[in-house]
Amino acid sequence: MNQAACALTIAGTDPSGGAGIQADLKTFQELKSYGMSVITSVVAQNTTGVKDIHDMPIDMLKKQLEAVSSDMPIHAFKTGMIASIEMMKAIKSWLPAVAAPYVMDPVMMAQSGDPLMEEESRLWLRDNLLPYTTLVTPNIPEAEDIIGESIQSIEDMKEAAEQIVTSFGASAALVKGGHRKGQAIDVLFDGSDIHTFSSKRIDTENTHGTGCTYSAAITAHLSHGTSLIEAIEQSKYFVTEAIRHSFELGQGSGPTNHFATREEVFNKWL
Ligand SMILES: Nc1ncnc2c1ncn2[C@@H]1O[C@H](COP(=O)(O)OP(=O)(O)O)[C@@H](O)[C@H]1O
Ligand SMILES: Cc1ncc(COP(=O)(O)OP(=O)(O)O)c(N)n1
Repeated sequence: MNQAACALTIAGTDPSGGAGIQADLKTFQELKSYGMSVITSVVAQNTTGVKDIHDMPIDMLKKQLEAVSSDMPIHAFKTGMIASIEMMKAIKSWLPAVAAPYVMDPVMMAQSGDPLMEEESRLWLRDNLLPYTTLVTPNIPEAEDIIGESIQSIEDMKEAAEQIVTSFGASAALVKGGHRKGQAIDVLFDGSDIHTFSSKRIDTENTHGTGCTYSAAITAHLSHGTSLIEAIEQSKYFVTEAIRHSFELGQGSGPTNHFATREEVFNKWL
């Protein structure tokens, strides 16, 4: 019997290895899920920013989706960068082929400020794909974009999470507080209750790929059958440790460091 927990990411690439598909697959591997990937866009980027974007032809996106779902078990999946409405439509038509938790990281721009999604696609994503999600994980600018209101306080984050569920149809919303000052506090509304997940802010510029890593970790935990709250709790720990052990690599904002987390765990075992 096949015992593997299988997780799929549908996202863009990062040749410098810190974000996108590359970060997702590393995270799946670390968290002992069998990782699979469908590429939406090939992105020429590194720690300093995005240089160019080449979108997959829609037919090729559809063929990748079909190739993976017609052959492989999918126990949880996530979407990251989806650049255009046409791509979103292809993913929406494919959704009935999978019965698994869906985590959406509604990636709009890279940390450098470079856009990763066409302006007009944002509303389409919100109105047409968001209602199918088990969990959506916006950072503060993304949550502001979804609800059309400014978010300043933790109270605002709670209201935003609630609104994303009640007005826009996500099953649960996790508003991430990485862009605020002070404690790194994330707020979840799971359809009934508000939960907060908090850690000390780590004083580093090396946070390239934190959102990708966090949503991939949640997806990996869900692929193992872990409950949503437990999956987020474990993933918050994972991403915090990955930021704590982040690399001084590249000339911009360095990437998170996944494998140090595992070494730390190994050291505890020895
Ligand atoms: N400097 C930091 N120290 C500790 N946690 C952080 C830091 N920056 C971001 N985080 C956490 O990393 C995760 C990703 O959040 P965020 O940076 O808001 O997302 P994104 O990468 O999508 O912009 C969240 O759990 C957030 O609280
Ligand atoms: C291909 C691709 N997808 C997503 C992102 C954004 O990733 P994120 O984890 O939010 O990290 P930063 O860009 O904020 O460093 C990306 N850069 N590329």
